[in-house]
Amino acid sequence: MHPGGTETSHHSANPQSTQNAPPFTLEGWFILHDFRRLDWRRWKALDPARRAQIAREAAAFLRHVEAAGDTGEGASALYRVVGHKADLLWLHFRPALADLGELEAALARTALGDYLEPAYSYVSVTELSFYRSGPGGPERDVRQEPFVRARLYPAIPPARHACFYPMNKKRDGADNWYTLPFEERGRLMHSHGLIGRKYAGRVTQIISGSVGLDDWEWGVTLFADDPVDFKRVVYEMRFDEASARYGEFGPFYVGVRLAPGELVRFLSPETAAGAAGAREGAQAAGG
Ligand code: VOV
Repeated sequence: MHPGGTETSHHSANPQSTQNAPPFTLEGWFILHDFRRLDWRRWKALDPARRAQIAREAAAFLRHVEAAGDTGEGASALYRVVGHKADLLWLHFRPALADLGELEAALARTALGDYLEPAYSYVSVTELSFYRSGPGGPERDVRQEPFVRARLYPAIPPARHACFYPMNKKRDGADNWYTLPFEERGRLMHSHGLIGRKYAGRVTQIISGSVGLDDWEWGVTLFADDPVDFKRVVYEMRFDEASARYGEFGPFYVGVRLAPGELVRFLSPETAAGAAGAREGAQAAGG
């Protein structure tokens, strides 16, 4: 539950009666995707005792930011990004934009912060759009309904993997989402939702709006235990008109959740030496 519902309620005007108008939307927590690269060379040059101390402090910082989930004042999680786009993704949901700026600075103030370079960031706000409710529909206190609260003030799913990408709806000649009649956009989003629902229980999505906040129009954050489910859902949606005709996509990031203890192991060069040693041993044993 989010106790401070009203003071952190953002919500848009409802010009739904005219044809080319945005849908009624509700907004909730602000989101920061904070991608960092670790300067491994400088990190490994540190004295091992100092490095271990910094790693422990970083794990305590992670525990501290994750605790927001216990008080209902947001949610945070850390992922190890696979591929060269970044090393770490710090994912934060908070009631105010300023809270996210503070978390960014708090990471910079940790000792680990001296070894983290910015790789990418994305600022957005959780968003729920209403294409199917008639005028006045959403004005009943829909914000209190559990499914709405779960979308606007989401917990971070415990899934092992996360996938993030920003996207736009196209404005290109005949393929212009923003000149489509309201009803047509509603029809397309309904079809989109039907595909998404097939992945219930396997893929959780958090859709956040970023028009006016960042370089793309939406952020898409997906959570799944099986990373192949990211490929399945995104691929299936590519054939659906809302994506096939109107979707434009930014870079994709995929990562594996890191609990505080796993962060300490990730930061330990001894872990890498141990893993390499074990592999060599296994190869030698297996011929
Ligand atoms: C994985 C499951 C899944 C499910 C169940 C789902 C359902 C729904 C519903 C019911 C609705 C409409 C109401 C709302 O909730 O806002 C949406 C809305 C939205 N979606 Fe979605 N989506 C999913 C998943 C899902 C994915 C994988 C993507 C990326 C598209 C792709 O091709 O890569 C996406 C995008 C969006 C966007 C950009 C919006 C906002 C569009 C707008 O114009 O407002 N979405 N979505």
